[in-house]
Amino acid sequence: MKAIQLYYPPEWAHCYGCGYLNAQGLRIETYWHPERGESETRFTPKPHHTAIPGFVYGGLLASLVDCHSTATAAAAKAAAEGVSLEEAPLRFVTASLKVDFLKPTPLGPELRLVGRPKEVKGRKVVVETELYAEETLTVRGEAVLVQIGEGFGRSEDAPAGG
Ligand SMILES: CCCCCCCC(=O)SCCNC(=O)CCNC(=O)[C@H](O)C(C)(C)COP(=O)(O)OP(=O)(O)OC[C@H]1O[C@@H](n2cnc3c(N)ncnc32)[C@H](O)[C@@H]1OP(=O)(O)O
Repeated sequence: MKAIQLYYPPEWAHCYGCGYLNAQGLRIETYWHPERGESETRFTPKPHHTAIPGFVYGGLLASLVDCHSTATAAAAKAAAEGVSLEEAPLRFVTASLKVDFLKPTPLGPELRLVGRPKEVKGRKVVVETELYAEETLTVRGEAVLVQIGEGFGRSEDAPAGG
């Protein structure tokens, strides 16, 4: 199975969280399971992702939820339209991100994120995500993702170098 992020065209593959062209990024890989209508990402934080000793920094967890959600949105939209990501490389950005830290997340075990599309409507997809450390649910997220098109962010009004 090919990760959703690997379908992104190169110009949309520099994201710190999920871009395969960002050598210093997290480069997460998300897989879509059509039979369950769910996505899954696995990631093992490194020792420098510490919040307080023994626990994962919340900003990293938010980043995982963020980029897991954009990929889930692409897969959910493709599924809703009956197209494959191969023929339609869809890309979403985050309009809104809410993260609830339910319990401290232990540093060490592999983390597992499970995403479920809650709404697919026009260019907008709403995704709910649960993050587990081993079998313990520690983080819950909800994101609103909006589909972008060619030339996103390239406007005469945009600040240079952004
Ligand atoms: C290039 C690849 C990068 C990949 C990065 C992956 C993850 C990221 O970190 S993204 C970076 C952070 N995000 C950004 O920088 C996005 C900045 N924001 C924008 O560019 C715009 O506000 C954008 C594109 C999200 C939405 O603008 P626009 O295209 O005008 O959408 P618009 O037509 O207003 O709204 C579309 C739908 O989304 C909804 N929506 C838009 N913003 C929000 C919001 N903040 N909260 C809730 N819903 C929203 C609208 O209500 C609308 O829904 P509906 O169709 O039901 O009425």
